[in-house]
Amino acid sequence: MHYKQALYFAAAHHERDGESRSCHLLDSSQRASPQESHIPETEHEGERSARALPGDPLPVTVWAPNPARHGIQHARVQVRLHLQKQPHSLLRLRQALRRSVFRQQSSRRMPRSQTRPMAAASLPFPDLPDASCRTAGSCPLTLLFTAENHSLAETVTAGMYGSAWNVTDFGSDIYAISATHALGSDSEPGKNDYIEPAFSVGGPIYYLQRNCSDVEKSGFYIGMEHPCMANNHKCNLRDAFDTLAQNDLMISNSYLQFLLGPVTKMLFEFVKEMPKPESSLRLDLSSLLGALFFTWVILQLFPQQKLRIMMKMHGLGDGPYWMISYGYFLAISVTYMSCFVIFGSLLGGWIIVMELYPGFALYRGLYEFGQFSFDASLSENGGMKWQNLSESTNGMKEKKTPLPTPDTEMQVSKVFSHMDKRDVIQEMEKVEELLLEPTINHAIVCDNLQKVYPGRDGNPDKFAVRGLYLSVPQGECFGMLGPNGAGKTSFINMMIGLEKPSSGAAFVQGLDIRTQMDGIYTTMGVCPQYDLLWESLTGREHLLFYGRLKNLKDSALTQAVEEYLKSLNLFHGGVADKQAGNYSGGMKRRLSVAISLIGDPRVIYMDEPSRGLDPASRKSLWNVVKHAKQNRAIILTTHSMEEAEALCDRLGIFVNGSLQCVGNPKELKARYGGTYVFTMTTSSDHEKDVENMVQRLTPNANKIYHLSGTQKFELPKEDVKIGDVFQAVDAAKRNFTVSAWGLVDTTLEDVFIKVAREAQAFETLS
Ligand SMILES: Nc1ncnc2c1ncn2[C@@H]1O[C@H](COP(=O)(O)OP(=O)(O)OP(=O)(O)O)[C@@H](O)[C@H]1O
Repeated sequence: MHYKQALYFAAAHHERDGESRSCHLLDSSQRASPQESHIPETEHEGERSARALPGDPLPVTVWAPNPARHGIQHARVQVRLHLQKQPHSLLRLRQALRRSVFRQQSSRRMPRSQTRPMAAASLPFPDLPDASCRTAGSCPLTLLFTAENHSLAETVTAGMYGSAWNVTDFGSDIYAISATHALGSDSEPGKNDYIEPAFSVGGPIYYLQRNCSDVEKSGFYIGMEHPCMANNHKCNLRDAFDTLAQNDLMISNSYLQFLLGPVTKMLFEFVKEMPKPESSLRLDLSSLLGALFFTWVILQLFPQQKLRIMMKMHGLGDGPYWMISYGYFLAISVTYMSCFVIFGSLLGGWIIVMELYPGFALYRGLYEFGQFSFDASLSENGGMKWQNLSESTNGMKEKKTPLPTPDTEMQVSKVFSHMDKRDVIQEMEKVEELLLEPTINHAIVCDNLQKVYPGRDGNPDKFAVRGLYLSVPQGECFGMLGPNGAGKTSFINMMIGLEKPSSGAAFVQGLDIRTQMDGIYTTMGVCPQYDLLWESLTGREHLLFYGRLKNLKDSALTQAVEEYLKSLNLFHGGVADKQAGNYSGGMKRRLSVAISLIGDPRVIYMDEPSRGLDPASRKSLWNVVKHAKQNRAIILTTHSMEEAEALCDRLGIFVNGSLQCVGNPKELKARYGGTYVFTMTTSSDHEKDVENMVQRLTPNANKIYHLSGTQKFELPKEDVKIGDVFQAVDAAKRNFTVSAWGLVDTTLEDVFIKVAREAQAFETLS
């Protein structure tokens, strides 16, 4: 059943001879005629009866007293709702009735007499007073009710007011009850604060109407007479708004939506973009939670969109961003407002479906927020006030916990652990020198940079980056290696402005990342760990967009776009003009790399740029990076040792947030390798023979691997000569069958594993 047909449960409290009673209205479907209705003597009885209707298709039962029998002298209208089965209807109905009835009770919300109805040619009420009533303050009070069910209107009126009421049928649209016996104001000034009975012509009029469709069906009810009525029932939102503003009654939700729609949508998008908060400032207002809940759900369901930061990183200023965003969301807002009104008018119930759209749900939340304050205004407590915000009791504000600073003792122990790392200490000294005498040659200088994530759910704080000293000159590609969770991405995120450092500083081209990020963005290119692309834009459009942000124009722009499309294998076969949403993972990665390079940034960060690339694509990517690093500083993280060796001039191995070693790949291999790796595969019976052979070569050999006949040994370089190894293998071959053997110099991978293991072992011990 349509919710509007299920509608109203109204109780008119009335006072007679000092005795308080209730009268109720009964829906026509629940009673044969007004005369047969049960008339509960008390409000309590009425409610009980309403609950006692088993299987009631209408969740509401409405009773009406016979005013003749009950002799209503003084009444205050109160509306009660029992629409548990249809919460949405309930909301709308409550809204309608509250505005139409409750507000009439409040002296603050009483319509001023200048805005009450008076006789007009277009109005079908001959008993309305003329215009002079407005100055005399004697115009009747008017209430509008919305309903679609014709018979309901008749029942309500007949049941409540008996034959004393005239029901005027305005075609199929409006039902008007012209009152001689009516609830409402009398004409005496000063007595208008409460609704009182007026047994005279010119008393108030109650309408049951379903028109004013664009107002009503957009979900907003007007609680009193407004120009729709004087305009042959043809309403428009503008009129309604004017009336509302004039009557000082309420701020229309529609108004709010219209003005705030783009802002709330922007807010919504902004929240999506925000990194999850580290400190806990919580708003616990129940009504606001409704709105924020949806946002939270979205945050959980979808990965964080950091496109704004991405655009910022490529030079988009805040002003243009907000202007464009406002314009964009205004257009969206207007569109869906229109849909809301149109759909609402045509298919009332579809509004529930439309509320699945976040914007609507948000407005709904805002509406509830409004209701909260409205409820508060009806009760004695004044609702939430600004001064309550800082009170701890109301839960609006929780003490903002300062970001923990790293334990000093721990830092000291880390510093000591660095003492045996010559290269790391040298790097620290270089940074200190550079800070004393800054030079633009060094594009990146990190000074004791730290990142600490506060512990959650009882977990300790996470020290992702602990006191990093690093300097990267122009023209250098610095490779950041490290096991998973070492802190590489946290470091990059600080450098590109996604995260704030917990302490320490870093300078990019002399600009401080803590305060001058806007300046840094203009000279920076970023290939983030996860591709941040617009699914609906093509590769070419992405590059054109970011190229423009980097101030490339005309032929320089198209030339740069073509160049990067070609060099990253995104040009041929129409790939450049395919939407990025249809790209494979590798193509997206290549596009991200191209975006980071376009516009000639001086400093580039690449977080695992070759992740997911096939060997051929990786090779072409390497060529591009090699070419790009001239005159630029590049910081690159990778898990591929091959890539690190191919691209990086220097490498740093990062473990548990600390730099364990720095140097070029050869140096690192020489320093941390110092061994050959000898491998031999025989049958299992001869494993012992192989061991003995290796022992004869050097007693300092170290077995590092053993699996079904295959053994691997580290041989210190200073103990063995390569020729001796060959001779020993030849001798062994004469004694038993050797399936395979090999002697290799230490690889970068060996260095990496060794350094990481040692650092982790040290961490465990300390
Ligand atoms: N937002 C965060 N809140 C809390 N802890 C975090 C957060 N981001 C990262 N961490 C933690 O910080 C540590 C470093 O993470 P990070 O992502 O920087 O490592 P990584 O070296 O980039 O790892 P990978 O190679 O897997 O990408 C990890 O232990 C991680 O769990």
